[in-house]
Amino acid sequence: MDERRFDNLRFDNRFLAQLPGDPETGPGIRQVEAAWSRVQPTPVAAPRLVAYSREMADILGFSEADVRSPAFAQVFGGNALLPGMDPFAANYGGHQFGHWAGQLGDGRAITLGETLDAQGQRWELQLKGAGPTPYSRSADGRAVMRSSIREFLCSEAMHHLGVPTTRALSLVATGEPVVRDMFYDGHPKEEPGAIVCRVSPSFIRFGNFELPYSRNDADGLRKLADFCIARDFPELQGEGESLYGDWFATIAERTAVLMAHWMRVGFVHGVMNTDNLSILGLTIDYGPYGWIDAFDPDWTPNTTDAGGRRYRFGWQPKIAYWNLTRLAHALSLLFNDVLPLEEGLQRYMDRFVEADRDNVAAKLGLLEARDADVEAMQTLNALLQIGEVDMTLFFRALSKFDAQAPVVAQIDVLFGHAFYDEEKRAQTLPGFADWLQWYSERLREDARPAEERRARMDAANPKYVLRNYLAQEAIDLAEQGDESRVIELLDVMRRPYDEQPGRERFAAKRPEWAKTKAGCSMLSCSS
Ligand SMILES: Nc1ncnc2c1ncn2[C@@H]1O[C@H](COP(=O)(O)OP(=O)(O)OP(=O)(O)O)[C@@H](O)[C@H]1O
Ligand SMILES: [Mg+2]
Repeated sequence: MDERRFDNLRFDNRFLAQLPGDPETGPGIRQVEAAWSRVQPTPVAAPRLVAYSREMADILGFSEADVRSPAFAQVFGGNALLPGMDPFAANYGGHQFGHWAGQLGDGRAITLGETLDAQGQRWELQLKGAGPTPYSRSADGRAVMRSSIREFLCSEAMHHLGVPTTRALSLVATGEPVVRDMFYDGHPKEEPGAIVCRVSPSFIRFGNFELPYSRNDADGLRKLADFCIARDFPELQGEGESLYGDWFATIAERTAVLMAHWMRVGFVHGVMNTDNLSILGLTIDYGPYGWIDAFDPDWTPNTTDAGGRRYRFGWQPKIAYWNLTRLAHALSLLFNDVLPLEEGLQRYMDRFVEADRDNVAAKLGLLEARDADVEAMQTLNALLQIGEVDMTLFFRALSKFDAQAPVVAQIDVLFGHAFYDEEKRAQTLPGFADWLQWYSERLREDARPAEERRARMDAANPKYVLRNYLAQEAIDLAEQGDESRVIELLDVMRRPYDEQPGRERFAAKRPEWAKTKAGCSMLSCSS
């Protein structure tokens, strides 16, 4: 290791210091009656930095030279620790696909420590794929390059889209193979391994609270709740049930806002198990996620979920609500009267309706969304679905619609490129003409300057999203030894709402070849 000290990082490991830990250390698989277990990352053969987030490095105080030094790859590949780092895996449970799954825990995520940035903001640094922990069950604790590229890119892309998310500092190749049976069809093969360093103020999930509840451990639950409120929700004041009630309502509201963001940009998480919902309302666990190309509320990228499609695009808000009911059950141990929890659930619904209305106003460029506008949005969504229209292209083009000009002549010019199927285009043309007629009258009512409306819409309807096929192209190239596309895509996704001349190909609709290709239209959980 070179002489770099990285003394930009000051550690203050509160999760370890203030919550009960597992007396046993090391990676042996076990049931743990505590909030965390101390475990060291397993060293890898040849850690090498593939990509990093400039913004996240800046926040943490790393210079470009720091990041490019061999010492950085050693630390963020799991081969070396900095003074003050004290690695652990957190314990949590969860409901998976609607069923209680018992203890899960960080089976391949290892937190290195909590650090404070120059502004005093707390950041937990966590390696994903750093080797086995007591929670690895039958798996290896590792992650493959393809899934790590996806997690790294999408974390940062979401941040730049303004969607609450965990962040990614670095993507390190381990120089070691990982064996995966990508489609669980008896064809395991070796793939290159990688480690992402994720960064978040907190990695606490709904499932952290469900586990002590499932064990009827009111004391453990209370300790965790008090800790989480004090560390992660310092703005909340008060005490007892009223504080817990405010806290749950805040979690509910943040989750509602998150769902509205996902629906706005066309993001499908793919595995909304309660162990994958963040207590801070952040997007967490970029596994088999996907982006909507042709608008389809019934689409899910997750092949493991293909049967019931529980985690389909259009169901995300109601699944989040269901997950909140699980959290409410867990927290009920802290309440004599469940009324505050019911009120919290109601706050979810109210906040979602409000945020959804804001989406309608922003996406359509209206001064405010009235009931009739919300209905018109539903009509439009139905047309987009029947007509098989690209969601991102359509809404981006809509800001160029001229309310003063005849409607029909504009349809092909503005939206022709957004259709995937000629027959469906012809079939829905009259519907679109009617809808746009309504829209042009509605815009004239608002009498908002066209430029102002356009700016508002372009700030809500991204031009660049991390379409599934774009990420897959970057993965295919990286697997052939060319990692430059990962870095280029990261750069494109830094300014998703801006026109970026020369980069139009990254805003193009899904090509025909990607419709059925693995990684583009369907993702397995194998990662
Ligand atoms: N390769 C693996 N080795 C060990 N445990 C794993 C592995 N893959 C998943 N798990 C564990 O299985 C459970 C569910 O996995 P899931 O796919 O939700 O999470 P993940 O992608 O590993 O991580 P995270 O939620 O931390 O982003 C978690 O407890 C997770 O740690
Ligand atoms: Mg997970």
